[in-house]
Amino acid sequence: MTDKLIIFDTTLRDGEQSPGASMTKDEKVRIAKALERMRVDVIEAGFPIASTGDFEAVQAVAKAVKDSRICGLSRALDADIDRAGEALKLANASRIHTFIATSPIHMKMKLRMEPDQVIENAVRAVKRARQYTDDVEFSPEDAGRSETDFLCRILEAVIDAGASTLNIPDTVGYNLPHQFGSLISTLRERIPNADKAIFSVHCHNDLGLAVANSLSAVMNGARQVECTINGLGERAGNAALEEIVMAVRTRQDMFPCDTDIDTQHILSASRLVSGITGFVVQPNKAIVGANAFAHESGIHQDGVLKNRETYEIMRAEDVGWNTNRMVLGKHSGRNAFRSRLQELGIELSSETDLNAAFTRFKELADKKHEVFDEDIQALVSDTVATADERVSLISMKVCSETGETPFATVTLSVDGREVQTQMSGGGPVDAAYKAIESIVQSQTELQLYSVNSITTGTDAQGEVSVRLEKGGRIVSGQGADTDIVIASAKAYLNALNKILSPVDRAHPQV
Ligand SMILES: CC(=O)SCCNC(=O)CCNC(=O)[C@H](O)C(C)(C)COP(=O)(O)OP(=O)(O)OC[C@H]1O[C@@H](n2cnc3c(N)ncnc32)[C@H](O)[C@@H]1OP(=O)(O)O
Ligand SMILES: CC(C)C(=O)C(=O)O
Repeated sequence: MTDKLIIFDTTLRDGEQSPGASMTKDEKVRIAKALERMRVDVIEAGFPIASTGDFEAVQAVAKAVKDSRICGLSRALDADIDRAGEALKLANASRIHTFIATSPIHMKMKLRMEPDQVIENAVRAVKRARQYTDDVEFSPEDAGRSETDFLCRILEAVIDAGASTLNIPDTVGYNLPHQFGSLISTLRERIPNADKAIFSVHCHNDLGLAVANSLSAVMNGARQVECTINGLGERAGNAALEEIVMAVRTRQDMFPCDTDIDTQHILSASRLVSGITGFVVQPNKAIVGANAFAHESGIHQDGVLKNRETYEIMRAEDVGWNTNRMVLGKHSGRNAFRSRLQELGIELSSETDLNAAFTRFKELADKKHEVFDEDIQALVSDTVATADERVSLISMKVCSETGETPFATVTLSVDGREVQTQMSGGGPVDAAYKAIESIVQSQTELQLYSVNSITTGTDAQGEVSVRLEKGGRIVSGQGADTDIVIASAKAYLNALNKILSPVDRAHPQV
């Protein structure tokens, strides 16, 4: 039978200890409701003695949330415990979490207490907390740097005093996974009354090992993990809830337990916390980062199109994404490009057209970070339009300098013949148009010229539309490029090729 792994979220307490992440009472309630919706078992809502604001926030969360247990933190001091008990009065289910440091350096340098005094304070605190609730958690702070014999003594004593959860913190993120896992199994073996309590872990990420250490602890018998949304927390943060939950869920072959978390709410909770704290989620963050389910390279895209499991170990939909994402960029291949065209409802009549569009796509991708759907639509219409062209752009050099007249050097292919000329103009586009006209001599009139940015950012493609008139016949042309002058030349040539289409082919001016 699969054991239950309790998820204890401390975003509102340890997460809030991240410099710059403090939250208002209302914000805490919104996050707590999101955690409740996700079916988090225990929500540590704050440290009530810390301030009136924190006391009121714990009270408000206790009042608003009905399905998760609400917990308040306290030092091993009567005043802290009384304040926590008071703040939790309205909770449907409450827990008091009391702690005291047990590592030699913390006891001597910070608390200035003898080890026996620390045990005495811990026992007194647990007993006092039991006057408010049956559910008392005890943490030997800095357990990761504490002596195992001493941990066994204090933990045995607090179980006898009434603690039902023993939380083993790696407060400064010092442990390695095998070491932390073995600490948990040693404590479970050596503490005579260990079976009366649930072992929990609370790992910090100073060496980037918070999740690995927590999972190692779970493999060694821990049945509660303390974690935060997006891994928020003091210094480098805590173990990320989304990573713990999805690691255990995805690797059920390795874990004898699972959580009750409704994983489909993970992404929205992550976004809520990020929005409220202003802590942006890095794109390559596991599970909730923008790239967590995105594929850009052709070989991966080809594999995923054939079978998602080739490169995906989880389903994006299971953690709240709409779907996975194919990003078209310089590493993409033909298969992904063809599939995106199909999704966009674009049909190219031949493999030659597809290859031409793909070549243009690669050229564009070399200039842009990401090629958007609108970019593809523009470049495909360009490809289709240029399939039957007589005049095409080979190269163009434009010189535009303050105080100088701009000029353009344009090289065109005209019926397969290469022709080059240079002209000056009122601006770079005007110079380019004059150079093209001096080669083509179309004697058309430019009736309209307009520029649009197709996508966002300074590397966006610009789309240019022109309308030309000759002898009562009006044609339009479009061109797209990240360089607006080149887009203009393409649009002009696109319209000129229409003017030179069969109707006029008998009288080309070239
Ligand atoms: C590992 C963790 O994350 S623990 C949680 C950390 N979170 C916080 O500290 C946030 C909230 N904290 C606060 O608002 C304040 O620190 C308060 C209200 C708790 C205490 O404020 P102050 O009374 O001004 O004390 P201050 O913070 O300067 O020092 C902490 C005192 O608590 C003592 N202390 C620390 N931990 C404990 C403990 N678990 N049990 C008993 N005493 C403790 C320290 O030895 C020190 O005592 P001293 O003043 O006699 O030297
Ligand atoms: C209060 C304890 C659990 C803590 O936050 C820590 O040790 O990091």
